[in-house]
Amino acid sequence: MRITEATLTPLYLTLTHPLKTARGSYATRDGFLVRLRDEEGHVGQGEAMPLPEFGTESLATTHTVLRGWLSALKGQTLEDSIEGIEATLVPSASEEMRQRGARIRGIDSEQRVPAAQHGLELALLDLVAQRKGVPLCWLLAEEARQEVLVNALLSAEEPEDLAREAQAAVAEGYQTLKLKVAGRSLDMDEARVRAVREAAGPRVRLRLDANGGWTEPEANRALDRLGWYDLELVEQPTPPEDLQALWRVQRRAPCIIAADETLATPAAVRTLLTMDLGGGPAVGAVVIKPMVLGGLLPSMVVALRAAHLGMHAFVTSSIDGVVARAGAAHLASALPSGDLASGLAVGRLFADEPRDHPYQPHQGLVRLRDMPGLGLNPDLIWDR
Ligand SMILES: O=C(O)CCC(=O)c1ccccc1C(=O)O
Ligand SMILES: [Mg+2]
Repeated sequence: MRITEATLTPLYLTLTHPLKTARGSYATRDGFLVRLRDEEGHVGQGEAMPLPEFGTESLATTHTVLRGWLSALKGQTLEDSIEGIEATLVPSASEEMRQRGARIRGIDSEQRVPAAQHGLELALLDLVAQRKGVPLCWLLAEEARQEVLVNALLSAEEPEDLAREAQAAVAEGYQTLKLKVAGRSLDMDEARVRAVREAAGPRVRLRLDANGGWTEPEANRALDRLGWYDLELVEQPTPPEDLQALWRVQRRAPCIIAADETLATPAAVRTLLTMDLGGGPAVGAVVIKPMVLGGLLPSMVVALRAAHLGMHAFVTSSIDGVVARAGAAHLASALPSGDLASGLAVGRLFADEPRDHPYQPHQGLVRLRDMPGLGLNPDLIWDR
């Protein structure tokens, strides 16, 4: 395919209420939309929404890098395939491989720019899938699921408000609820978790996310007490850098421990996926954030490797816009297992979400339609 046009548009999202985590709070999100047109008139869309505290480059770097890549890409031709996309994005020493892609970066470029990579990769995947007339997930796996289980993210602070939120989510059909913990007293968190469990009933899955906010002893104490409320899993109980602590916490935990912030550096991902301290994988699950891992293709590699080691993997957004969440939904549908819900039901947190789009969750599910590529109309984002 030949890229005839490549544009970069700023994307600025506002949350209706700041989302508080143990590591800070999110009130707005800043990034870019990538749009590519091919010689047949298809338009592929991607999104770059950096999250530097999770190891991505800064917004300014995303901007500079994507501007450079897109201006280089315009007018170039690349193979209509995953290999063509990889050859474009992953600088390879092999001349044969480079021939299949477009030339946008030197093989000596050392800079890690996962959000920029995500943005361009997604637009290219959308284009290739449209050209082949298949949903994007079909490029990732032959047996992609049509439905993706998603969790509701509860955002209230006070137990009574959380109980109301939980009840509403269950009434909407969500079977998995997620709650941010840590950064406050354990008594407070216990009251919050108890309120959610009582409001949701015994059958709903309940997951917690500490965002690295507990020390190892605090995490152990918290899990001892909160485990009483029957937890599905806990994301990142301890600080991201200490893999051994995560491993030790998992050993005595009453539920799955999921590594999330720990996946911020390639070195930690490698260690996590090769660490052998005896007795199975280091942790029960890994959280796959495509924006942090540099796109859907590198995410797929991590998820497959995790599955091979007996770890669960589930996808979450990084509080991204609808284009990135659409890509993440296609990734989630292509993972080896769809048992654990994906964190993709965050659209309702935004003040400026497009009203009507195909990735709206219904009854705790995002259903992928049989449309070429992402199936997102390029006007959607502006048409509100
Ligand atoms: O999982 C979800 O439902 C939403 C994703 C989420 O919680 C999140 C959003 C932005 C930054 C970090 C995180 C996280 O999972 O830790
Ligand atoms: Mg998390």
